Amino acid sequence: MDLKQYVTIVPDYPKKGIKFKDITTLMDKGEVYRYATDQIVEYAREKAIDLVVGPEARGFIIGCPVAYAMGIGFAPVRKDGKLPREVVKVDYGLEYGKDVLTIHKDAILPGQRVLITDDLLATGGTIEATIKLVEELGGVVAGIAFLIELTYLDGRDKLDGYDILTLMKY
Ligand SMILES: O=P(O)(O)OC[C@H]1O[C@H](OP(=O)(O)OP(=O)(O)O)[C@H](O)[C@@H]1O
Ligand SMILES: Nc1ncnc2[nH]cnc12
Repeated sequence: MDLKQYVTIVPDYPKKGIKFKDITTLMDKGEVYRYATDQIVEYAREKAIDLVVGPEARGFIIGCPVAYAMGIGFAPVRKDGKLPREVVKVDYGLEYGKDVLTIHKDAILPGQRVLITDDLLATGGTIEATIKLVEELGGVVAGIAFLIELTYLDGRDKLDGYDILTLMKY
C-alpha cells in the first residue's frame, strides 16, 4: 500500500516555512491505519520487544495499537507536569521549539527490550530525549519505529547506532 497518499501536507503550520505532515488523514481510514500498524508490529516481533514507549501525543497513536496487538505494555513519555508520580526528566529541542520530557521512574524494568514509537522523525530531538529516559531506567532500546522520516533534516544522525524503521521518507 502506498501510505504517502494518505498524509496531508499543510504549508506554514505551525510556523511559516514548516511543511506539516498531517497523519490524521491516514489514521481515520481503518484499513490504512491497521496496515501501517501491522508493519510496525512485524518489526517489533523481529526485535523481541517487551515494552513499547512513545512520546506525547502522536507517539501514543502509533505505539498503543502496536502494544495491544502484541499483548505487551505501553509506557507514556509526557511533557513536564503531566505524570502524577515520581519521574525522570530530560530537556530537548524540536523542529519548532523546545520542551521537557518525563517518564515515570518505575515505568521500565532493567533489561527490558523497548520499542520507541513516534509518528515522525524531524530533528530527532524528541527521540534522542526519549532514548535518554529509557536508558536512564535501564531499558534496552531494541528498535525505533516512525511512520515518517524527514530526510532533509539530520534526525537520523542523532540516533546513530540504533535500529530504525521508517515507513515513509520525505
Ligand atoms: O524530531 P523532532 O524535531 O523532535 O520532531 C518530531 C516530534 O515533533 C512532533 O511532536 P510535538 O512535540 O509537536 O508534539 P505532539 O505530538 O503533542 O503534537 C512529532 O509528533 C514528534 O514527536
Ligand atoms: N514537519 C512536521 N510535520 C509534522 N510534525 C512535525 N513535528 C516536527 N516537525 C513536523
